[in-house]
Amino acid sequence: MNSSHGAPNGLLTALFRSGSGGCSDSRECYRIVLRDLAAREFNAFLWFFLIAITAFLANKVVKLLRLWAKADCIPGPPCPSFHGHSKLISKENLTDFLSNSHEKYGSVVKLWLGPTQLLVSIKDPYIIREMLLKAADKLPMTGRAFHLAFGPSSLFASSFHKVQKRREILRSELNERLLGRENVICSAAVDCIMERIDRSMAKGSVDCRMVSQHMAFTILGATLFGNEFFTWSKANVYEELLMMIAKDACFWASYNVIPFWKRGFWKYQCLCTKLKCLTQDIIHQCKRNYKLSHCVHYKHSDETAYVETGATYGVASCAILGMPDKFIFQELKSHLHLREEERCGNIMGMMFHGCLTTAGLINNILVRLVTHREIQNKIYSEITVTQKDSMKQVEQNVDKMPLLLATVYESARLLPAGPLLQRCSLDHDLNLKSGITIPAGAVVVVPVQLVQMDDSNWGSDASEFNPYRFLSKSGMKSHITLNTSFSGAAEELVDPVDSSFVLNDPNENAAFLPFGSGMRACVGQKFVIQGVATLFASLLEQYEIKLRPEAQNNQKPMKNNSVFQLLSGSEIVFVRRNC
Ligand code: HEM
Repeated sequence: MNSSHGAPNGLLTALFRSGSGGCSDSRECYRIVLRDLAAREFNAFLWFFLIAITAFLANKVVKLLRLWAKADCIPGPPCPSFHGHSKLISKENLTDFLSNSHEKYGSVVKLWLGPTQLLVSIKDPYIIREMLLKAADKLPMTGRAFHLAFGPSSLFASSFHKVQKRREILRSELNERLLGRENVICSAAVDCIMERIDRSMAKGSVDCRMVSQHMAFTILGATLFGNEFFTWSKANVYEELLMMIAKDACFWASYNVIPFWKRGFWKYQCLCTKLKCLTQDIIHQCKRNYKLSHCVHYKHSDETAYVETGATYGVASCAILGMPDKFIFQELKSHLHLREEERCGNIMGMMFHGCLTTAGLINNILVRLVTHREIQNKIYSEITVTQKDSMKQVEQNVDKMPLLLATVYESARLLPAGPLLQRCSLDHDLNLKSGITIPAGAVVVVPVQLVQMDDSNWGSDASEFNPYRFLSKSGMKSHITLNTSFSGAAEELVDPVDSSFVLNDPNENAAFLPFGSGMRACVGQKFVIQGVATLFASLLEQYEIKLRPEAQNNQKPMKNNSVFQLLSGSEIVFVRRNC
């Protein structure tokens, strides 16, 4: 027994002795061995760390070499310096620069924005369509801008994986439920807008940009928050805050490291926090009223009655707000338990994106209508004819107003929400049918303005306002999406009293991209088109819209966007038709 237990200790001690040069004190020996072991482990850790860093860097270098090798096959202007073209291109002249590059090098062009940053621009509509179907991720900066301002969001993030589920829920909510109602936007929202117009008109005229912003805000607010929105005392402050944040959002998101040291940043964060508090306030108000109405209906235990009242505004937005609805949204329930913070982020994101883009579209329609009075008059005839046929006076059936819808589409075409659509594929190369391979890690952009105003896509009048390009006589549909000019010919065909002309689906033309396309296309497209058309049907039924008389004298012909920008801050007047 003794020898079997004592042997190993004896052996270790012997080893220590021989290893430590004959150390007599065994405690000292242990300490030396432990120190030795610690030193070895530390060395091993350092080696491991070194190997990991080397592997990481080697991986980066291999990726970079692959990027350079693959980018070599894509045509583009030679690099002027180590920094590539980034110094030459400012935000203002990027579209011009891309336009010149496409003219010289073809429909797919590469630009180096630095030694590691490759930008690929595509101008051919069919290659664009394919790319937008295959590339699912957006640039990390897109998600960062929303995250910085509104916190986590499962709708406005760069990775497709993160937004996929929520996109589908929102899409079906907007397209199936809201579009299925009698009027896409509620009459309370239209009344609220008209009241504001009348108040401003008492002072003489209306600022076109301000009124567009207010209209967009009212439509979005009513859609997301329901009737609570009209009685909410803080709506004006909310609108102001949203616009203040919009001015700076991209600037602060452009920092790679959050600029904690800048005072301006903290001011910006303060605005964002205020907006968040207000969003929570309206959500809680909606929830409270929802619970109240839910109790009343539950007492009656009449599901049919509930479904009917559920179709009124506000309750209809429950799924958007994330409130489970027992009868209507059974299938959505599993997705509705979002964290409070994320729900807030989604709502603020929708208000932000929806208000800015919809305001831009409304502003553009107003400007086009005041500068193309003949089209405004024809739309008015279209509205009155439809109203005569309609059983219900309040209902605006915009599906029977093709010229109005075509005007909305044409205004969207001529002034897209941003100059570029962007995508990136971080992990995989994008292999396109045309034989082009866009290497992983490259930023892919579509210069929307160029594509949407290109003669080869839209005919010789591509940069002119011509809603008739989206209309044709029944049976002559193919004319519209071909590369020909329609001005004049289609215009003669269109007579508002003649119901035999039809609106073509603008998305059939691959060059129609104001709402993007493919995997990350805008979820709100159908809703916005129908909602804005419904609003204009009500407005034009009540008012004639004109430029302010003094402005009319120095009115310039509308040729391109710069003229639009000139007019967009202008004063317009709404003249009541029955006066
Ligand atoms: C005139 C109004 C609008 C315009 C011009 C517009 C335009 C766009 C564009 C260009 C994109 C990017 C598409 C792409 O990269 O392919 C987008 C994305 C999006 N839009 Fe809109 N939008 C409008 C209104 C709305 C509204 C009212 C909502 C919802 C209430 C909405 C929800 C979204 C969402 C959720 C995305 C993000 C999709 C994603 O990243 O996966 N949009 N929109």
